[in-house]
Amino acid sequence: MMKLKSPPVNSLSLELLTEFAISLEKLENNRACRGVIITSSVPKIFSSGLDITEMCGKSMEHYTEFWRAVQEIWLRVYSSSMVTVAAVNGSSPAGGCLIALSCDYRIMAENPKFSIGLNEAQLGIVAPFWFKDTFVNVVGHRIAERSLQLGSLHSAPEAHKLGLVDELVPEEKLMEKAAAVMAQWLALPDHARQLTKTMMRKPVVDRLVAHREEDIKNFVTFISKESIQKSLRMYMEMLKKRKS
Ligand SMILES: CC/C=C\CC/C=C/CC(=O)SCCNC(=O)CCNC(=O)[C@H](O)C(C)(C)COP(=O)(O)OP(=O)(O)OC[C@H]1O[C@@H](n2cnc3c(N)ncnc32)[C@H](O)[C@@H]1OP(=O)(O)O
Repeated sequence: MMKLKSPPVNSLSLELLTEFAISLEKLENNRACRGVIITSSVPKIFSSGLDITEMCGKSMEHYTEFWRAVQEIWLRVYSSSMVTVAAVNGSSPAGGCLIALSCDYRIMAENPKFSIGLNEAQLGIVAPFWFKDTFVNVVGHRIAERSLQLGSLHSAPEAHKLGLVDELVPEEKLMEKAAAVMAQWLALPDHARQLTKTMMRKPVVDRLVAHREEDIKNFVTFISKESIQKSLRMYMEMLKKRKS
């Protein structure tokens, strides 16, 4: 089991992304480890997505390093040879949703206050093509298109209805259910499951691998624009105001 633990909201900072990638690599290289449940140890939050402060007022070099780390975590989770189950025990916007979408199976706590989705458009930013591809592969083109354009955050019941999460369970049963799902998936021979997973996901993975540097350049140019920086600052201010 891998528990994200970076209070207050598990925002995916460069540091957390780096630690996450190292932990995944260790598990991946451990032949005895055939599956991983990804969850959070922060109450009510799975992950608040990418750390917005990493994308605000920093240097081009920093944006480059940060985006490479974001790509890396997606590549590692999406193409993991292990069975990956997301036990979504709290809200999971944007990058948090991407982590869950990249797993093989998603179980979410049945709490209508928890939300999940790719809400980038609400921040005035655009989800990159590989976020979009991952989303389309889970919910289909029409639902992904509407949800992405509107930057929708879906409540847990709505997310289940759309197929964004596979199952809803009462909060106290989440880990038990995740373990049961893991056992079900691990009952199959690894090689057949792994080759099937690769067959299904390879085109999307290859697309980023082939355009990785271009994608970084695109991100750095986009995020460095004063208009985008302004949108992000306003969004952070809105988060702080909402609190007070
Ligand atoms: C070409 C491609 C270009 C661009 C692509 C870039 C892709 C980006 C994908 C992303 O992931 S962007 C991040 C999107 N994330 C969000 O929109 C989530 C924002 N946060 C929230 O909605 C809420 O914080 C929450 C529902 C996760 C939790 O709510 P609550 O428990 O009420 O906590 P607070 O709102 O009070 O937050 C506590 C604290 O944490 C700060 N914070 C929250 N989220 C982030 C974040 N993603 N990055 C950095 N910091 C975050 C928040 O401002 C509070 O800070 P204080 O200093 O006021 O304590």
